[in-house]
Order: sequence, then C-alpha cells, then structure tokens
Amino acid sequence: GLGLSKKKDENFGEWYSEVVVNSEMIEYYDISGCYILRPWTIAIWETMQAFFDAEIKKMKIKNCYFPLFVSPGVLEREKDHIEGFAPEVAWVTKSGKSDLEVPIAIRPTSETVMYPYFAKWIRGHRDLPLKLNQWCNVVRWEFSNPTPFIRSREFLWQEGHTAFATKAEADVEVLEILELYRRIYEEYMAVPVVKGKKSENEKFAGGLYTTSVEVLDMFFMYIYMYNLILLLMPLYGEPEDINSCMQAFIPNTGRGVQGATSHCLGQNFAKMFEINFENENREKGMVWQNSWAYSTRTIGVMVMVHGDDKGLVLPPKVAAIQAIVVPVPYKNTPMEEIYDACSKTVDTLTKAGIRAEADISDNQTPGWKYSHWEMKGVPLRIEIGPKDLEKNQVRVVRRDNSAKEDIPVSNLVEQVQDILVKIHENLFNVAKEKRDASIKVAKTWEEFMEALNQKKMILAPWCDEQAVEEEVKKRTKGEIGAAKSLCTPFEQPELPEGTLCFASGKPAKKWTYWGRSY
Ligand SMILES: O=C1CCCN[C@@H]1CCCn1cnc2cc(F)c(F)cc2c1=O
Ligand SMILES: [Mg+2]
Repeated sequence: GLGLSKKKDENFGEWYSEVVVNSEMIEYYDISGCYILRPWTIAIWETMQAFFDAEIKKMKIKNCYFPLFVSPGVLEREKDHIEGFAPEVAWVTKSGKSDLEVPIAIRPTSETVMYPYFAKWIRGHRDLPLKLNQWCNVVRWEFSNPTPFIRSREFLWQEGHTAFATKAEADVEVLEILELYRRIYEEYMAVPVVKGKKSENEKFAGGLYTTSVEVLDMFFMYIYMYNLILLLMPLYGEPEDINSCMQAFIPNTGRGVQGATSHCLGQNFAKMFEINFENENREKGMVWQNSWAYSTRTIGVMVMVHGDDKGLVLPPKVAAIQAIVVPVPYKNTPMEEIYDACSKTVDTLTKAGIRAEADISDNQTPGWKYSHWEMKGVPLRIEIGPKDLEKNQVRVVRRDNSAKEDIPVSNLVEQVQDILVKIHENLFNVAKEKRDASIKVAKTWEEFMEALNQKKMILAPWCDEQAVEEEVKKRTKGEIGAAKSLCTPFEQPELPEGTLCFASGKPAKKWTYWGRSY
C-alpha cells in the first residue's frame, strides 16, 4: 500500500532509501552503488544546471568535454595527488574477448586528463585566463555502503578548471563560484549553508586551500553512521538491537562537505604539469589554478533535509510539478464540469509560468492521489469539487505544513505564486532552526565533549594548529567515530583578546565548526 514503512526519526537510513524510490526519483540497479536517475530527479538536476550554466557563462567560463578515459601514465603523473584515492579508480582492461595492451582508467575527476592540454594551450599571458567547465559523470569505485545520491560509484557533476596569471584573480573566482553554490542550496533547494574554509587536514590535498558550503545537516552524518551500523549488524544481532543502538546513534552532528567545493590549487598542479606562461616582461611564470564542483549528491542532501514521514518535500523552485490539480467527484455530480475546471486551472497557472498538471486518472480515488503526490513531494495540491465549483473557488493544500486554504478562481495565479514563495521560505527557515538547534558553542574541552556526546555540532575557538586537530581526533575516537573540523566560517563571531583554544589552551585564532565523523 501507499505510505512509508519507516519513520525519519526512527530509521533514517531506510526511510531515506524508501523516499527516493517511492517518490520515483531513483530505481535501484543490479550493479551495487549504481542507481537509475528517473525523470523526477533529472528535472531537479536540470533546473540547477540551467541556473549554474547561465551564471558561469556570464563569467566567460566555457563548457568543454574531455574523454572519459585516462591513460595510466597520466593518471599516476602525480603520486601524492591520487595517493589514497587509487583503490577507487575503475579500469577498463578488455575489449571484447581480448585484453587491452595497457589498461585504461575511467575518470574519477579530470585534473590529470585536462592539465596536460592546459600546458599545451597556455604559452603566453594572452592565453590567460583559461576558464573551462564540463558537465559529465565520474566514476569512483567506493567500497563503503553506497547510498543513492550521497555515495554512488558513478555520479553527475560539473567540474570547473581555471587558470590565471595571478593568485589575486584565482582568489576572486574561488569565492564567486562558492557564492553560486550558496545560491543553489539556499535559493533553489531552500537548504541553509555556511560558507567557510576547510582546515589543512580536511582540504583537497592537491590544492592550496579549499572553500566549501557546509550544510551541517544533523541527519547527513547519520547516514554514514547508519551504514557503519549495518556493517556492525552481524556483531550486534537483530535489527531491533540495531534500532535501539541507532536510537543512541542518531547523532545531531554535522558531517563533511556536502557536494559543493571550490578549491584554489595554487601553483601545485602548474608545477606538476608544467603549465607556465611568459608574462608581459617576457618572464616565465607558472599559472594559478582553481577547480570547483558540485554534484548530484546535493539532491540527496535536499531529500534528507526536507523529507518527512509522508515522503519527499520539494522546494518549489526545483519541483517538476509545482501544483497538482486533483478533481474531487461527489456522488452523482456530472464530472465533466469538474474536469473542465481542472484543465482551465492548469491552463491559467501554466500561462503564468507555474508548472501545473491535473491528475484526472480515473482508476484512483482522490485519497490515493493525495498520498501519491505527497510522496512525490509536490509543493501544492489544488482540489476542485462541486462545492468549489459553486463558489468559483479552489482548495489549495500545502505539502510543507499541510495548511489548507480556499482561493477564489479570480485571484488564483497571484495567490498560488505567493504561496509557493511562502513554501520556499518556510522550508528554509525550518531547516535553519533545526540546524541552529544542533549547534553548540564550546570554549573548553569539557564543554566540547559534553556537546559531542549530546550529538551536537560545535562552534569552538581554535588555535588553528594542525597537530591540535589530529589530537582532537585521537582524543574523541569512539565507537561512533571521532570529531574533526568541518569548516572555519567566513563570518567569524567576535573573538575577544585572550580567548584560548578549546583543545590546546593556546591563544585561539578563529572560530571553527567541529562535528563527529568516523
Ligand atoms: O573536488 C574537486 C573539484 C573538481 C575537480 N576535482 C577536485 C578535487 C577532487 C579530489 N578527488 C576526489 N576523489 C578522487 C578519487 C580518485 F579515484 C582519484 F584518482 C582522484 C580523486 C580526487 O582528486
Ligand atoms: Mg571520495
């Protein structure tokens, strides 16, 4: 029957898997870690892509397409760039029955694919800046439990790769792109984020610095916890034990980067790939580079943040259908009039740019339709029955808070547009309140540990020493993971003179978010 069998607060991992399938976003595939992205997902991806693509075109960034396949020599060009990642690289070793002379890697990211050609194309300062982006898939043969959108062996993303004559230009672009990522999350997906810088420990090892938009989502971390627990299942016995154990485990702790990062690579890759140029004074210099990406993982985060026990909840901006019109038959009232009113309503809304459809399938009851479209997360339902006809009105029902309202047909477009804006704002504010409630400020080790054990994220003054972060990891290692820095927010709270680091007691240099990870 309809409806979810798992509750979000009780069994997050299974709730999530059920929502993405029942809302017809995902179909599971026979190869582990691979998922079918159904139209309901692609409509969301395309909306975000349309926004981001238009914005980077304004920045004179050009789209290109590099091959999926990477020759081994190139991939391994820089050991420490891919050290640690090597087990994730997928290789083609045969064609038909015969083995390939040399195995070919499938791109997990495209630095090593693109940068030899950057070296070839960039000769003089007139070749700079070189700013390219590609919309593509990448493959990373991850081993720990796959999760739709969040952790899959193939995913869609855009990857931007830019080269500049000066660091100043690169620094500016890093933040311009990060602002676009903030807008994708906040203006499209109604998900609040914190812009910040990753620590030396957490940044992209191949780069100079990493900036990211952190969702600090209390459930996001849980999905990793949930997968970890599944691994422990054999030790813990039956699911109920696991559930009680998970009850303890539902961490309100944030976790890592949610699929949108903007790195300044400095000159590290320029050195590796000899990407240099002759400047105006005919001096040889290496270029300064950035690379930035967001992926379909962002869609999974949106599902986690807004979803509820009736299913998916779509922010109006990314909903393929923003308003679903449902006819409500009544005893022996002639249905033609009602169907007619439904299609008129759809036409009026469509003409106003609202994505509306009518569900006039004659093999389901209105109740079934209500559940179906709630499961799919359609932001607004419009019911039309005989009473509504008489009063020349429609009944609208909001998906986010179930509020019902009767609207005169004469004012339909304006009020529907207004309600869709209110739905977005409400989703954003509710998510913000939940996030803020899962963050605690800690100034001492005791306060830090107390907050961590309450499954909170922590904002703490830190001396910014790498060794101290390593120390924090060691001292907090436990069966549900260790604490690590999530990001140093660009918006820094007041740091009074003499404030000490929560972990080392040395003079604190900055406020940083910390959360549990394993
Ligand atoms: O995150 C981005 C933005 C877009 C371009 N790439 C950077 C860094 C990607 C970091 N990364 C992430 N994962 C990887 C997995 C691999 F198998 C591998 F060979 C390399 C990598 C790897 O470099
Ligand atoms: Mg990875």
